[in-house]
Amino acid sequence: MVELERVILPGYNESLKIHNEILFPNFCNELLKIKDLKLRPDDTFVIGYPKSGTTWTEEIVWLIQNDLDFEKCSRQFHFERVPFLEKEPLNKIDLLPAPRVFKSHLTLDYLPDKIEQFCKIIYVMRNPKDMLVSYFNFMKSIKGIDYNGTLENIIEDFSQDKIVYGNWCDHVNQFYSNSNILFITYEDLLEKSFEIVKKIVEFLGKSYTDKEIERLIEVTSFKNMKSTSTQLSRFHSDETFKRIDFSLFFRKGEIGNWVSHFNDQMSSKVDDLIKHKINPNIEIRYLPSK
Ligand SMILES: Nc1ncnc2c1ncn2[C@@H]1O[C@H](COP(=O)(O)OS(=O)(=O)O)[C@@H](OP(=O)(O)O)[C@H]1O
Repeated sequence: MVELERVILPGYNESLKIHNEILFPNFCNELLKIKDLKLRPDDTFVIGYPKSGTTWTEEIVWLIQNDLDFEKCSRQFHFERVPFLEKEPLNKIDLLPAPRVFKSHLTLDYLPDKIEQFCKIIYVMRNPKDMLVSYFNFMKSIKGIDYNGTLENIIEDFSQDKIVYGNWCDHVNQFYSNSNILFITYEDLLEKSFEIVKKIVEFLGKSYTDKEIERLIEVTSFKNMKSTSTQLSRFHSDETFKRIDFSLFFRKGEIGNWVSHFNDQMSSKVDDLIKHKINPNIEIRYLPSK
């Protein structure tokens, strides 16, 4: 196996992996082998840049792909049902029963060639200011990483692509420009839940009644997911997830929380980084619409 180079960034107590100048979490053990993953036509991939609402979207997609099995969802920990592609051993992934719903933060460069023509991919984008506040708090809360820098340091890291999974604009632009992929936003999912969940249902070729969709939205609300995941995570033995306090992972679940953490200088810095690089057709919403 090719061993990736490791780096320790200022403020972190744990090393990250690096490939082609892109940083990856320490647990990405088989990163370069994922290209050879044996795909199945009923595999579904939920992808997002870290802290963009990936877990939430995964729960919605898992339920859609599993005949709205709310009972199983309430009794089995999320990450036992939704494998985290770049973390799990690939031989274990090969044996999982269908339908598989994967979580990933990887760009298409690390995924099997033409994956979007064989399998369904849903990509979720979140405005980068809320994403950065979420990332900062998450890094501080993970046992063993215990990030001791400031949010300003994280924004500086963001400007130098020293955030795991690479440049945010490159990530978002790549998925936006691929017409086989369903591109949704955290902000729309929160404010237009019914419309967006219905869109996901149709994209996945399923059919549920309005009442069933409403129930799905209720079960996957921030409050419910926080309470279920916090309880179920206590019985989970995986070393990576044991380091996460799920009552902190589900932190705010809001649009615009960045306003309480950013000053004008921090905000302009992020705006300047993005404005020339983001696909101009992508609308980024930083505040609630009502
Ligand atoms: N159901 C639901 N509704 C609304 N918001 C939700 C929900 N579930 C998770 N979240 C929020 O999503 C943020 C975590 O994003 P990810 O799941 O992509 O994180 S990770 O990178 O996979 O660790 C993180 O955002 P912040 O609260 O701003 O930190 C979570 O709270």
